Amino acid sequence: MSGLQDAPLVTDTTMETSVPASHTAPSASTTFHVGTRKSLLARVQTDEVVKALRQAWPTHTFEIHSMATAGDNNQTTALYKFNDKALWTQELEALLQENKLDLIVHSLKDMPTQLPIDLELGCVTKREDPRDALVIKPSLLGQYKSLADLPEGSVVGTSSLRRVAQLKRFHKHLKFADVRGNIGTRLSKLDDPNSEYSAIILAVAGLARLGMSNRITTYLSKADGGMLHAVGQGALGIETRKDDERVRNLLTKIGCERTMRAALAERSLMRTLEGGCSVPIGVETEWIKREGMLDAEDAGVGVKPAQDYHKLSGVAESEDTAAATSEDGVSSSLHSGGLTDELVMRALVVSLDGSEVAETEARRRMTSREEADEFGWEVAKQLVAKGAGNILKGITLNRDIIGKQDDA
Ligand SMILES: NCc1[nH]cc(CCC(=O)O)c1CC(=O)O
Repeated sequence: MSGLQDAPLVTDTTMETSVPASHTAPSASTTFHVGTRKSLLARVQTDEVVKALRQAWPTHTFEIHSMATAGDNNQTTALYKFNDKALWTQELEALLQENKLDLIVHSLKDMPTQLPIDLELGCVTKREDPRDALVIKPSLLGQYKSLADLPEGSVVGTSSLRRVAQLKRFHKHLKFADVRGNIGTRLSKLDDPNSEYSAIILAVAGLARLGMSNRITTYLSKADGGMLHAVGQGALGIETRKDDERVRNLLTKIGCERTMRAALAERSLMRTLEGGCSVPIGVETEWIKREGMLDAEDAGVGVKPAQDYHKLSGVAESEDTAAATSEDGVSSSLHSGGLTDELVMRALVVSLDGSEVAETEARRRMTSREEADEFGWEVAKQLVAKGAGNILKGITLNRDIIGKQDDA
């Protein structure tokens, strides 16, 4: 075991306490109570958000409260027995509803697409690289550098239906096995010379936030045989009470509107398709700027050839991300010309054996959050028109037999 989970957190002056039984109502003080899960990644993510909040609001106090959720406490129990993503969020949400917390920091990917009626996705910070990565066992690294390199029958660890289904399409020589636990646990299982795994798949964002990008052997993307990431992957979602104006105001200084709109579109796609069940949906969103198409909203953008599509923020930490969002990640506005930017979404639904796929690509000018929501719904309709409905029906019928769900 690497003991990663027990590693001391190097943070600033975070006050680490257990969740208090009661305290003064947040509306009467300048102390805000921030909730998080207890895993190392969750805490690192929360530190990132709280650091931004402290920078933006130096006179306020932010206290972090971490708790182990039902999901954390049941690492060994098969997930399908719960079959409910709310496992990682509902205890924290209860504290938010009781005013014991004022905001919760989540991996957006782990946030259910349907939230309790009195809560909302208050803000999304600037997205990390949303791709998945291949991590090869250290003892095999000298011989193999990619999935295609791995010999027939090699075992790849991932518990995600989305990942397995997509990888089966193009890598029929591989076997897939469950690997559970937090990122540190999964890596130590891979590294154990006696384990069956030749490689595991992890999200780039989690590894990056833990300072472990050096473990990445290759990045999996559309070019690597069609691997699309999970809805919300790489982004942090901040959950708040709908009626809490003070927190809404706080968050205006740390949110990223581009990430928010992309995330809303992705979540709307998933909400439309999943009907309460977790299914293998892969997605990729990208902001595209069509330069030279000047109109009233485009003031400030230089005239360039109309066919020159200019990537503003992409899958990878692309060339021009800095131009899309201010360096400090504090700006929540779309930059000049941003109002006419288009959001491109590629999405697919795959059958569990990788034999059937419905995929689509769509683009739309995105001038509001409502449009983002609508766009996700439209893309879902396109997928259904291409057969996603039948694939999903098959998966739902098989659910009890499959006995696992897409947790990533
Ligand atoms: N389901 C687990 C999970 N939830 C969030 C992340 C980190 C990546 C992210 O922030 O989207 C991970 C680990 C992984 O998928 O490798």
